[in-house]
Amino acid sequence: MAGRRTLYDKIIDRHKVMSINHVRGPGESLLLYVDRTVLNEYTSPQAFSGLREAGRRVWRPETALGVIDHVNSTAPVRDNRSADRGAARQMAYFIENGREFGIEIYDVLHPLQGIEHVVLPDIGWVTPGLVIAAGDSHTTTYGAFGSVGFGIGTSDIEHLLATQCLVYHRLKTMRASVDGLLAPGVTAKDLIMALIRRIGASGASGHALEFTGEAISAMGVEERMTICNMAVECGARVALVEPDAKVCTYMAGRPRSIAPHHLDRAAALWADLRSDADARFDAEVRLDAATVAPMVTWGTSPDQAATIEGHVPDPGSLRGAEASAARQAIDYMGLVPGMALADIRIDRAFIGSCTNARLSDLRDAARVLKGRKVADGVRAIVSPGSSTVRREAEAEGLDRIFAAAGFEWRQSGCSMCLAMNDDVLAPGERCASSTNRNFEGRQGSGGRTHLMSPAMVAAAAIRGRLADVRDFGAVR
Ligand SMILES: CC(C)[C@H](C(=O)O)[C@@H](O)C(=O)O
Ligand code: SF4
Repeated sequence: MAGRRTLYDKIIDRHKVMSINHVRGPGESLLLYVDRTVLNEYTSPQAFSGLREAGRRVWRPETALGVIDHVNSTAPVRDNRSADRGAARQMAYFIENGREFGIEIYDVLHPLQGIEHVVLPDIGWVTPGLVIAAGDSHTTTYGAFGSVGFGIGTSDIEHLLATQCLVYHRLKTMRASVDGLLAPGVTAKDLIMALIRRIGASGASGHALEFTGEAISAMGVEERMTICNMAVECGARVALVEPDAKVCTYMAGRPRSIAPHHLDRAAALWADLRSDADARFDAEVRLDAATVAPMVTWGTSPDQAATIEGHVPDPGSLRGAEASAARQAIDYMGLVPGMALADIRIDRAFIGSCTNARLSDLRDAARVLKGRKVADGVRAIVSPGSSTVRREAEAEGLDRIFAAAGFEWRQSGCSMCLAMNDDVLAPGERCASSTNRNFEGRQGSGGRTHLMSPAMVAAAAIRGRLADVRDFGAVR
């Protein structure tokens, strides 16, 4: 196998303690060593209860980090106690568990708090070639650094904390090759949305999905994070991009990053972190970046999407399961078959989430908003992905641009990405959203979500309906 391995297989091989079923390749069960564990207040409580009941301790507490993100309020003034009672209990239990088991927890008052997948790169704790597991599906984000990240369930979290290892099933591999470059006004979000539409919401199920090609190499690390983050929405369990010099530059100088005097040795270890030229993937897909246009979803699954120049489909022109899914989605979304997407009026605009709330995302949106105003009747909020991002954005005046345009500048957390805190849509409200999931009720019971890039959310907020950011003359 040497000389023909994919990046995914190389990282798994480096972390394999032993084979369990002695099969080679996909289908192999193995004991996997995990370098880092990320915990949140929502999916970790039972894991800690289990450890406590069994009288076990955490094997290497310094390799785990806990971050409060899902249930906390993002109200502009931070207060641990202001959340509703259930949320306050979850947060308090999490902090108590961290104290008892020796794991550092970033609570809402911590200066580095934020959405876990924004925080880890912020603090420089993600380096190439790692295996990172967390109780959250969007752990794939770390693929942007050439690390294998994946989500695990609560009982696996318990096992992992106690042993530092997991029973793991090797995935099949898939490669998405993106030729050429994205056009101005078209972002990484549009690219991943176009891929999801093309291969479907389960198109990469059971696969580790590696992104490669000119468009990916040309991207910054934050754009690659957007792509790897949202790869989950086409079923990928792991996403990867080969690490390059941009990754090293991105990590440099961050609080938990590798010390400068160790970087040379580390870089030597990373030199082999690429798929071999003759590596075989179980599946391949090719995309031409130049043909991608700004995307929006019209339905209740991330693959029910079209370019902004498009229309809500007519289910009559579709077949079988696709037709009935479209009919149901159009009904829930309160749309009319055949209507232009640019005619869809919105009530709310949301910029946030681990997909699109990093500094570069806020800059993209601010470029569109500068000197403009949110349309009458639209309530717009922005929740920076972390407190670090929030401070950095404030240092360059982005908060003032958002506020002058009429956006509420909030604190960080998962916020309106999912309805687990006080940022929710009212029934029937329609939202232009920079998030990653548009399932029924995702942003609040009866709420209607249209996914798009942060710049497209800004454009929609100004227009009061879905809009093409390229008409705003402020695109990169
Ligand atoms: C709450 C958590 C389990 C969930 C996930 O795993 O992704 C959430 O973060 C989401 O985005 O739906
Ligand atoms: S921001 Fe959204 S997608 Fe990301 S972890 Fe939070 S709820 Fe999940």
